[in-house]
Amino acid sequence: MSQTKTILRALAGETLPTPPIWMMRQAGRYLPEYRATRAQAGDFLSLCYNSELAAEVTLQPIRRYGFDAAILFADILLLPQALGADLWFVTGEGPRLSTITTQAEFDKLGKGEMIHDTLNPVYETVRILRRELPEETTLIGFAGAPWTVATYMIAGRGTPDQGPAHALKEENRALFEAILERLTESTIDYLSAQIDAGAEVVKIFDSWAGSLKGDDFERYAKYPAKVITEEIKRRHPGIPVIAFPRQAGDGYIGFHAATGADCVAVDDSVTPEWVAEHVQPGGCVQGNLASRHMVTGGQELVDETRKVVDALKNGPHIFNLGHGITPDADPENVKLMIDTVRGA
Ligand SMILES: Cc1c2[nH]c(c1CCC(=O)O)Cc1[nH]c(c(CCC(=O)O)c1C)Cc1[nH]c(c(CCC(=O)O)c1C)Cc1[nH]c(c(C)c1CCC(=O)O)C2
Repeated sequence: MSQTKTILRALAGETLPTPPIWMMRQAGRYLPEYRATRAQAGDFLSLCYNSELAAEVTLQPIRRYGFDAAILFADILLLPQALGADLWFVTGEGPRLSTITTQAEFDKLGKGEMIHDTLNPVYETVRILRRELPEETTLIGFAGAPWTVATYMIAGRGTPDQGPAHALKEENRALFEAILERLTESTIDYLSAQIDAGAEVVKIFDSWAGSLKGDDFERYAKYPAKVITEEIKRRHPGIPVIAFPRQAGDGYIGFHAATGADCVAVDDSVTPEWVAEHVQPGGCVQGNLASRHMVTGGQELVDETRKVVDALKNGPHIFNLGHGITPDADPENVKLMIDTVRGA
């Protein structure tokens, strides 16, 4: 069946005259309506598990801007919570989790179908969104990649260099690999349930892929992405997968072919010209305007947006930022970026 939704067309390999556009963290604190709904929910996690309100914040940027895709509102750390880890968010600091650094702690984690007990409200959010989204808007589901989620589970929090996860990898490789395997299996089940509920595309966020070097990148970024992608496509033929091995640098080269991903999302530490030459020949690419332009705006935003569009116009491309939009962004700058991409 030929696709009419622009994102699905780009993911199928079509080069479009205007790239479809959405934005990482498009539902977020830079929007006053998001802050209001979050206050109504009480806190961030309550918002994630309140299907009606999570659907509402997912829809807010679609109403305001008419993005071509909506991304399910949830978080990559809901999965460790569903496996039995404690999770909470400290305002102004970020996530905290109970740590997994010993075999005994690992043995307490759950597996298999039990994750759905916790994650059912997320699937309900997806079902609401499929009813309420405009016909032309694609719904993207997501999960964290095993390595990135493991870095939080091992350290119990975000870390600048993923030091604790690297340390466990060196000190107890069997345990480290067991954590990644458990996450790989559960991620497949989690994404699969999102697709059953109505997600049309899934994205795997490997935000810390860039700290894996050499053989580690192959084994702990590329390989899990390949296992997840292959199994998702086996269970759900035709569902496109976007992989985001952030800050992979040269590791982006060949990532489509090595994993089977339909699209590789790239961050802004590589130039769009480099991406056009080295990554886009492998398939659709997504990215990669620096998010700081959503704060600074002006002519530089317009020029840099045009540069990204122009550099990637000869192949399949989904316009996005190189990473999530930040809370200090100006909503007017988002409008300016969209108008520039769409040539208004
Ligand atoms: C590493 C990571 C996390 N979460 C996520 C990642 C991978 C992508 C990336 O690198 O940005 C992914 C994520 N988190 C969120 C989404 C929703 C969809 C979207 O709009 O992109 C997605 C796809 C909502 C969120 N997740 C979070 C917020 C902010 C929470 C709030 O409203 O206070 C949102 C909108 C919180 C969160 N969640 C996480 C951290 C480190 C934080 C705190 C940092 C911060 O405060 O910005 C873990």
